[in-house]
Amino acid sequence: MRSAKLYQYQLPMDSGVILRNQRLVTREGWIVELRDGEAVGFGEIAPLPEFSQETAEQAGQQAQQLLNAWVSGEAPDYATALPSVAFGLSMAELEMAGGLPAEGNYQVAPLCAGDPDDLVEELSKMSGDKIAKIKVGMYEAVRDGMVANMFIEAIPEIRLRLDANRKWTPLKAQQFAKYVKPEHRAGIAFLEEPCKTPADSLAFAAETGINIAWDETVRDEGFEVKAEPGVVAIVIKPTLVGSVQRCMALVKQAHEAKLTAVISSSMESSLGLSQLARFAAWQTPGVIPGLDTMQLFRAQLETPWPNCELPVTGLSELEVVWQK
Ligand SMILES: O=C(O)CCC(=O)c1ccccc1C(=O)O
Ligand SMILES: [Mg+2]
Repeated sequence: MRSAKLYQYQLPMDSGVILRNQRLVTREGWIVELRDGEAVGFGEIAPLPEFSQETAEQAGQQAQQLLNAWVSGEAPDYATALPSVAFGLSMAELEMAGGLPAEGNYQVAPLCAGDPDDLVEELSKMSGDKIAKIKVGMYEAVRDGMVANMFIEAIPEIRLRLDANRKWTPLKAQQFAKYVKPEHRAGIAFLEEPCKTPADSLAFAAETGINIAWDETVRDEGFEVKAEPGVVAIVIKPTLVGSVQRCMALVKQAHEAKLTAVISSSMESSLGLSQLARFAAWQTPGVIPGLDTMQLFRAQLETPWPNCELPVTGLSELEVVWQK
């Protein structure tokens, strides 16, 4: 006997969260609950404004249609579903089937959006791999170059993940690279999407010897994982990519091409984020996922994130907007 519920959530965000062109005051989304006899699984459907093509409302509508079909025994077609819906529903199915291992990788690559000195201190206290993620491309490229240089000089064993989100022209990217001393360039694990086009980013990698990673490009029409000079990793944001099966196929293709696959957050609540930590531990063992986004919230949802002090809203406190 199958049954399903769809909950709606809204969680307050930290005041400073800016997504491209807008401030994100409240994170909105849906939680699906699937049941079959004793088995239960949850999944999060939360399109990210400015990143997802679909709105939360559209995703909620489609989720109801697919849940309706699921309850009557049909298998959802994830290839044609909206990415956020495909991800949430397939994750709930996977969890319900006992296919998502319990153990998660809750190590994070600390995200530096503010004062670099705070991050240097945090990293010096970190044990194991010292990986940090820095957003670049928001201020002067020269400043970004100096910040990267400063980190590598302060913490020689650091492996920096930089993310330019396609902000730079080839000239700006060159200005950045000029400030990172050649002997320090190996301290950059990768720089995500330096330039506006993949072709410019590939040229940048070839000219500077700085390794790059694809993030936005993974979601481009017709993208295929392949080994290319200077490309070392692909970043997979399941909420933007689609079903867990699609994400697993990308991970497999990345590994076959000798690329690192990094599971990363699209600002899911602590419920979805914890599932991503479990997914990452299982699919990308030994790779620190890009999940340092709990600090952007002011509340958690149902599943507490390790060492996070934020108040936890239970699922039972949410409105059930649909059930069958
Ligand atoms: O990937 C990470 O380490 C953290 C997540 C992150 O950076 C991100 C989160 C939501 C939307 C866009 C981005 C981004 O890659 O710029
Ligand atoms: Mg990115």
